[in-house]
Amino acid sequence: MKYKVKGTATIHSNIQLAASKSISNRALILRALSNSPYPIENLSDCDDTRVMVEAFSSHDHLFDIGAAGTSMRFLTAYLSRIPGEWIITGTERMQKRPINVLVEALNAIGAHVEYLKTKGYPPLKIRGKALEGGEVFLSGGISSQFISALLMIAPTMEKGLIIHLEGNIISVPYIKLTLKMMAEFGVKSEWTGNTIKIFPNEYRPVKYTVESDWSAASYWYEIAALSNSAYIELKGLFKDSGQGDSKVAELFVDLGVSTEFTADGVILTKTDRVAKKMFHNFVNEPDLAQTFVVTCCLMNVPFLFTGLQTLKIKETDRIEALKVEMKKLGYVITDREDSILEWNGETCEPETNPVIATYEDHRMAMAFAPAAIKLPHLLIAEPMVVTKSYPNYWNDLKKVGFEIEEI
Ligand SMILES: O=C(O)C1=C[C@@H](OP(=O)(O)O)[C@@H](O)[C@H](O)C1
Ligand SMILES: C=C(OP(=O)(O)O)C(=O)O
Repeated sequence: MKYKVKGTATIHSNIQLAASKSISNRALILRALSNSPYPIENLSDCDDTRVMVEAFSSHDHLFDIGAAGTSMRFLTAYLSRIPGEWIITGTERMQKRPINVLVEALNAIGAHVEYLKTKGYPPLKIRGKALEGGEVFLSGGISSQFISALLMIAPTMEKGLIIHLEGNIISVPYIKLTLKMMAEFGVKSEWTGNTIKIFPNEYRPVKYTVESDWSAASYWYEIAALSNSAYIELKGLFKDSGQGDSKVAELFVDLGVSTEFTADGVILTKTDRVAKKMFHNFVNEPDLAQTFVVTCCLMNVPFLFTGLQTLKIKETDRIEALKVEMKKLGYVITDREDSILEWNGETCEPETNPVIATYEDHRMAMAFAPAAIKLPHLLIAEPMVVTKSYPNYWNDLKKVGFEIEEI
């Protein structure tokens, strides 16, 4: 199935933005660990959170978490301390996303986690038992989700946990988000240099409301930037957000979008500021890369983006997917060192009727659809991939005046 997308260049609307899946999935783990009686307010209704909710309400011993990286990593750690035998699996792609760093760390502190198919990858068999904890060394350069997963269960361990992070640490704001939320559930931590210490402690049940999703907001910044005139109110975002992707507000200043914070969220308006070239290291905001690649090309702003080393192990190889799909629209972008994407303004003949492939990656669909503002129309293949993080995406686009036709 494909969607034919026609954009609109004048937008005046308000959107109740999707809830953050990163916060929702952390809140579900912390709610369980604190034996909280309170429901979580504004919990995301996306696939990645639904699989967590289903896992928590299931009496089964086998969990299929689909394509959800956070759910795979957080539940592996969570289940490793629940007595019983558990199997956790996911999509074919999930079975190609590495998990060895987390499994090795868990086994080093007393867990029993085994690979069922391929060493280093899901599916996993977990024999859960109380964990002793202590001290553990792990790479900080593959996925911060391994670190978040360990941190959340750390206070329940007999000795607590000292985590020594080795090498460069990627996606740091996500680790900080985890520590912030743990503190909100009553557990403090100490982070000095490359070492994070968590002492044995009990989580406190709290009433928790999930903030809207700043990564999802990025597609609205893109829409505002590509429009001729925009006034877009996004509800449920806070100025002092724990989400690293709130950086999007600052990054879009030079792409012609200004942000005003209100009591309810943010208001985006279109300005006429346009950078000559954009430079950014995305090591802290990997999920924003696709948004900026598409926006910059369509605005004719050359770019040099670094810090993209984790993009190859996300829902798809996003470096490859971006190069192939941007070429269909007539933009030649190049990559280097598995971590850099550059566009120096080089163009090629665009396809007459480009169909953007989405590679089971929600962000491919969401980052490319706004390009329809600048093109007569655009076809997006397998558009329902958006349900991974933002199920209402297409309805929200319709609300602001996009025409979406199923073909
Ligand atoms: O902890 C989280 O909620 C996330 C961490 C990031 O992953 P990595 O740490 O693997 O970069 C990010 O890409 C993902 O969408 C969500
Ligand atoms: C990388 C992502 O998700 P995850 O790793 O949680 O599957 C994402 O949402 O862009």
